This record gives sequence, C-alpha cells and structure tokens, in this order.
Amino acid sequence: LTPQDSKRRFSATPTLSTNVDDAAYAVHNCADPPSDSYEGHRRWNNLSGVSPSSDLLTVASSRRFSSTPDVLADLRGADCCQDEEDDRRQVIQHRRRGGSIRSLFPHLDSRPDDTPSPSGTSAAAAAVSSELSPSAAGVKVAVRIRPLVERELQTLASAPAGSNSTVVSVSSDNPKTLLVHQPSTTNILSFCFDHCLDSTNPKSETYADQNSVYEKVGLPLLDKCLAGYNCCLFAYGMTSSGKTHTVMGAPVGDDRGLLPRFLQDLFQGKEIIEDQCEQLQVDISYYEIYNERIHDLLAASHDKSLRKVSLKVREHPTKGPFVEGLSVYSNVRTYADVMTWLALGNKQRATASTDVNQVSSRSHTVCTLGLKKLRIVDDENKQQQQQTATNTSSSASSVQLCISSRVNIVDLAGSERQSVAGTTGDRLREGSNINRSLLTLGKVISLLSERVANEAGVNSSAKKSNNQHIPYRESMLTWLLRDSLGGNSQTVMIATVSPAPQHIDETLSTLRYATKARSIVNLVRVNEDKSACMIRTLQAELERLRQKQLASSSGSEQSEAAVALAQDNARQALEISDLRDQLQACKRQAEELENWKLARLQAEAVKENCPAASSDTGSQTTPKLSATISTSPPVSAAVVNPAAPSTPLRHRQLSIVDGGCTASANLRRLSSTAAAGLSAVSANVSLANSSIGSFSPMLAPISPAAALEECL
Ligand SMILES: Nc1ncnc2c1ncn2[C@@H]1O[C@H](COP(=O)(O)OP(=O)(O)OP(=O)(O)O)[C@@H](O)[C@H]1O
Repeated sequence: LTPQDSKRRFSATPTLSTNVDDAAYAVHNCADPPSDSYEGHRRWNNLSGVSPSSDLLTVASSRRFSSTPDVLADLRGADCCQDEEDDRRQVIQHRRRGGSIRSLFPHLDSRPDDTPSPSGTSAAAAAVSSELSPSAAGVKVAVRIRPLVERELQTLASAPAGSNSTVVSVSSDNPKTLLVHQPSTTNILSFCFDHCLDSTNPKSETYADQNSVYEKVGLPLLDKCLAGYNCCLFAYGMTSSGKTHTVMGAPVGDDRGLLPRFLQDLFQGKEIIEDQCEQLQVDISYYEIYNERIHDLLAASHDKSLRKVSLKVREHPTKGPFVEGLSVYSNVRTYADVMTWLALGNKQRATASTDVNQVSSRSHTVCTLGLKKLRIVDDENKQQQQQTATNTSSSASSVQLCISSRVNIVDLAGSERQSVAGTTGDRLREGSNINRSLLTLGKVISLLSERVANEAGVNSSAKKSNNQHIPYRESMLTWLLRDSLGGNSQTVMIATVSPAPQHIDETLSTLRYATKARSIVNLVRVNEDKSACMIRTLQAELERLRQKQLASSSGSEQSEAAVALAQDNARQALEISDLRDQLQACKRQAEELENWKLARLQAEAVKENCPAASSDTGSQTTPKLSATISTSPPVSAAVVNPAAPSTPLRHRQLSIVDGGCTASANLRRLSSTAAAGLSAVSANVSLANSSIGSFSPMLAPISPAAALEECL
C-alpha cells in the first residue's frame, strides 16, 4: 500500500494510531469502493499491519477459542459496533417493509417443523429418516468469463488486424452453453454448464456482476448449509483468470466477492433464526495449502515463525480428514466479526507478483465455516423431555442441537505455465507445487466422473475401473476436500476463464476439467444429531397423542349432542305416533260414516220398495228405534249426536231444535215387536233452554223425521 493510497483511503480518519485500527477501517469504513479488483486485492492486503494482542495469542495457543468481542475489538478497534448496528438495522428494515423471514430465507421452509402431520408419528418418523438417508446430488458447475485485462489488451493491440479479441462467449440461444472459437481452426466448440456467467462487458445486458454471480452460485449453497447439508465451493482456473476476484473480490462495496456476500446473508439469517427460539452458532477457520504445507491463516500472531508453522492432516474415524491444531474461532456473532477474521486470513495468505498477475495467489486457501443450529428448549418442552427420558431429567439442557453443517470455500491457486508466468526460484517452486496438486485434483475428478459413467453403464471397462482407487491422499488439497468430491457435500465448482485468444489452451483445459467435475455425483444427507432426531420424533409422538386426546374429548361433546338429538328424535317419534293414532281414529270415523250412509241408503230402499216386508225382515236383522215427538208446537229440526251408528245407542242423543229451544231425548232400543209401529214411544223428551252448538257440525240440522230416520 503506497502512502498516497493510504492517504486517499483514510482521509476521512486523520488520526489512526495503530495498524489494528487501519485494518478495521479498511474492512468496515471505506467509503470509497475500489475501482477495480486489483484495488480490492490491495485492500485485503492492507491488513498486513494487523498485530493481534497478546490476549489473543494466549487464547490461540489452545487452538479452539471463542470469537469474543474483546478478542475482536483487539483486532479491529471499536468501530465494529457501528457495523453490527448496520447489520441489525438492515434486518429490521426488511421486516418493516413487510418482508417476511420466509421470503428472505426460503430454506427456513425446507426443514419440516415439529408439527406432526395428521397421520401422526409414522409420518414424522418417515420425514426424519428420509432426511437422514443420503440422496444423490451432482456437482454443479458455473463458468465465469472475466473481462480482458490491461496486459491482454496490449497483446491484442499488436495482433494482426481482423483477429478475434475474445474467443469465449455465452451462446445467445442457450444461456447454459459456452462457445469457444478456436482461432487456429475457426472451429467453435460448445460446452454445457449449470451457469455461464459473462463478465466481459459491463454494458451488456447479460453482464454478470459480483452480485449476480453470488445470487446464482452462492445463495443456493446458503440455503443448503442452513438446511444441514455440508457445502463446498471451489474456484478453479488458470492463474489470473479471476478466481480470487470472484471468491473474495473487494471487502466492501459492489465489488465484494461471493464469500463476503455469503457471510453477510448468513449473519442476517442468523438474526432471523435467533428470533425464532433457535440459535445459529458459526465457527470459522481459515488455512492455506502452500507448497503442500498447511498454514493456519488465523493463527493471529505477530511472530512470523509461529504464523507459518506447518500443520498436519489427520484422519478422524467418523469425521474424516481434519487439520490438527488449526485455530477455530467459535461462536462468531456478527458479519463484522467474521469479516475481521477473513481480513486477517487474507492478509496472511501467500501472494506474489508474476508476469501474468500482479497479486497472484501462491497457495490454495480454504475458509471453513462450521454451522450449528441449536434450539432453545423452553420449560414446557424440557418437562416433556424429562417425562420421556426419565434418566436425563436432571441434566436436561436448555439448548438442543438440531443440525450442523460445514461449508468450505476454496480459492485455488491457478495453474500456470512457467514460460507464460515467467517464474523462477521460489515462484517456480510454488508454481510446480500448485500444478502438482491441481494435477491430483484433476485425476481425482477424472476418476470420480469415470466411476459415475461406469455406474450408469456408459463405460465399457466398467467392472475394472469401478473399484479403482481414488488417490485423494496424493495431495493435501484432495485429501482435505475428499468429502466435497464424491462424499457428503453439496459442491459447486466455479471455473474462471480468460476470453483472450492467447490463453485458449488453458481455457479449454479448464472447461474440460469443469465438464468432468459436472458429472461427479455426491451422496448428501442432512447432518442431524441423532439424539435431537430422536427427541424430535418423540415430540411428534407426544403431539400426536395430544391431538388424539383433544379429538376424543371433542368426541364426547359430540356424543352429548348426539344424545340430545336422539332424545329429540324420540320425542318427535312419539308425536308422530300420536298423530298417526289420531289419523287412524279419523279414518275409523270416516269409515263409520261411510257405513252409516250405506245403511241409511239400504233402509230407504227397503222402505220405498216393500215397507211391510222390510219391517218384518228388518225386525229380525236390524234393531229399530222409534220415538214420538210430543212437543208443541212441533219442532223444526232434530239432530242426533254422535251420528256414528257404531256408538252404543244409549250414548246417543236426539236433540230437537225449535227456535233456540232444544229438546233432547235419550234413545232406547225398542223390542222388535214394538219397533213394528212408530207409535210406541220410548224416548223421554224434555225441553231445555240450551244451545245446540255443542253438537257436531258434521251433522247438518235435518227435519225431525229425518233425524229419527237417522237414528234408526
Ligand atoms: N470479473 C472481473 N471483473 C474485473 N476484473 C477482473 C475480473 N476477474 C478478474 N479480474 C482481474 O483480473 C486480475 C486477476 O484476477 P485474480 O487475481 O482474481 O485471478 P486469480 O485467478 O485469482 O489469479 P491467481 O491464480 O494467480 O491468484 C485482477 O487484476 C482482477 O482485478
């Protein structure tokens, strides 16, 4: 960093007493975004003056330590608080704008919550087991074409007229197809990838800036790692093709690379997750593989000898290869904190100038983020746990591990030709080591893609090469990335290429590697703690039982209603039966009336045709009634009540009406002999001042003679 640069950049803060403050300012407060990536490079390297405090050194020796605010404050000064506030404000603003958590982080939906499905435990258990069982996930490949750089433009200026300035482009027909124009043969080769990102011309509509690269490549990985999958992103390409620009870019501003953007969103997501009774614990480690040796980039020491101590790779029986003694900063709280660690690592990584790249990475760097999603168990849940797990009641913790994942972001050193890079001495040795490890990486990729082809039955020599050994341990890089290549990881390769004709061979080589990498299939699964999984299943079971109990209690309410309804029905049935009885009675009355009419018609017929005979025969068959009306003056109307002949005669009454006066007589059966003449009076008729309104309206008033006839 030249004094002029420094003056320009830090003009806003005239008195910065320590290098630590400079570093913090460079990371967090640079108001002037870098004009190009080289500027960005320098900005990261500006942190070379960071000299961590002795406190940090003491903690660092224990290798695993927490990323406490004091430690970070030592590294970057007090300005951090402002950045934390900014992060928080961003999230709050998003919420105020009505933005939902889900819209910002769709992955929050991808995990099944604890609410059991109606079908109960079996569904919950099935969901749990399906998450834990591995599924196939192909390695995704994105290719990014960087713009021509100054050096390439100069070379082109001296090229013969009419020659192509760029030989790599994205097909206008298919955005996933990359076209390479071979200048020597005028052939056009096409390659297919998951994303083709053209960053050659900022004025083009399809220009892929840093943000669109992040959204296409980084954001899906963020979703995956928050859902509990291990993830890996590695940038691959020749030297100076734009790997570091893509992964790191500048620490601030629009030129920020994929990793800072990823971290920013991760920490925004952390805030949101923590609003939901969950915690997201983020650990960070950062190392480089330089000349096949591993250096801890976060071994924050001013002592250079300690900083460059070579660490060893060991094999954990279940977790696989790991770097022994690597510093891991646990529980990093904010984006500002994590950027401080990243800045420290970037300024410690090995870079040097070559003929093709002024700031060429001389090592592969691996930034590893360990994520742990913890659930804060409330008292109710705790009680439930105590009930289910009787022995653990005293040790029930208030925090429960749900899922964990590991993210490796790898910025590989670029392959280089000695003749082009113009390297000698240390640079040459570095270059050959870089090439050797990249060669092993290429071999591993080739063998893995062959294995996939064999399994698919594409390769004829299937049997032979299916069991072929994959030489992961031939280089540190492939050994440490074993899980990312053919293991349990959602992996993305971002291949960077230069569009310049003079790099066409390296470009084609990169694209062929990328094509092979794209055919690798990993077996991925959610890293969920088994006990958490068990607790989740038990909670689902408990909830199912609760729901069942709730349903049965609401069932008893229903049965009460059913009883009331049944009683109602019974009441109604009784009423119906009453009505039916009444109807029957009415029908019977109607029948009696019919019968009576019939009898009357018969009597009339007998009287008209043969009165003597009829009386003889009638005396034998039908008992007759007779009455002498001895009223004076003679009555004008007579009514018999009731009219039905089936009613016993003694209950029937003859009423004789005359001008409002009623005479009534009880009818008596006469003997058959007496019945022969109507003169035999047997009815006692008395007059009374009573109304006849009580008589049935069914019987119309008729003449006294007719009334008597009816009685008979
Ligand atoms: N997309 C881009 N837009 C603008 N400039 C870019 C882009 N990609 C790369 N560059 C420029 O190209 C040069 C080389 O980029 P970078 O250092 O990222 O390459 P590299 O692949 O990491 O190289 P090495 O392997 O040597 O480290 C830098 O000056 C950088 O600014």
